Amino acid sequence: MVANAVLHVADVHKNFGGLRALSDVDLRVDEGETHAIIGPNGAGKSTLLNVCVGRIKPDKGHVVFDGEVLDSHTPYQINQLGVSRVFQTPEIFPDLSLLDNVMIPAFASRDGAFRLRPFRKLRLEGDVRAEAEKNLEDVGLAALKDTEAGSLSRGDKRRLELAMCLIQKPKLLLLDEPTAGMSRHDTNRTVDLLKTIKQRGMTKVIIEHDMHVVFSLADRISVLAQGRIIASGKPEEIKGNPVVQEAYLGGAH
Ligand SMILES: Nc1ncnc2c1ncn2[C@@H]1O[C@H](COP(=O)(O)OP(=O)(O)OP(=O)(O)O)[C@@H](O)[C@H]1O
Repeated sequence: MVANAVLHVADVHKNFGGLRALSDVDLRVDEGETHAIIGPNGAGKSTLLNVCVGRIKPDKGHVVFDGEVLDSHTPYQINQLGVSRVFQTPEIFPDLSLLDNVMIPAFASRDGAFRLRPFRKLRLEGDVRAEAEKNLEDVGLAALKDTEAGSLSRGDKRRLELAMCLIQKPKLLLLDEPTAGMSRHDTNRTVDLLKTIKQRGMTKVIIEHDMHVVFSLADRISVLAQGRIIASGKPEEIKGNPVVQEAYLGGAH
């Protein structure tokens, strides 16, 4: 393992029945890096993120986070180690306000688990509330803090989920298509926000179909096709790689 790799996916294989979803996948993500995973539909990108957060256990290979092998860790334990994920379909509490949605993971990080009674007691604590408000402001949702989360647009739900991740101050943030369903205006705002997070030194892995987003944010890009990483490198190397153009862009660009 490379010394400064925050995340090392080491020779991971995953089959679903007869379907090979991941094969020989080896990926290193260095501290502070923004690493984009791109590839056609069904290439295995979400499966790879699910393996990283412990939702799917690989048939072979390992995931190493911050020097710790995650073979037997639960998703909750991996989250407690400092890995947060923004899902393709936002996982929020639809009946609660935006502010409560962001405060819950803050308490979970601080107290080790979410328990309703302490939450009620602690909700009056100004520090967590102020931090939650700051995080909502960062993602552009401060004006809606008392609104029920279920009533938000799809794009706003994704930004809310991002705030729920950021308040945990993760060492590694995994983003599964963070701008899907957003207008160009909201996409640009999210890109700006992710650039700010990058300046704070947070390590990120981002799955994204929008190449404008990928090339705006990524330090390195890995290309998945049919469960294999077919290329990995800096954005300018990936852009000009004929194998990538053939497999991913169908040779069209
Ligand atoms: N739980 C599962 N059971 C069976 N097959 C699955 C499962 N999850 C994913 N697959 C299959 O594994 C392959 C990889 O899927 P995955 O969702 O990881 O691809 P992806 O690159 O994220 O695609 P997309 O860009 O469309 O989201 C696909 O053929 C998919 O149908």
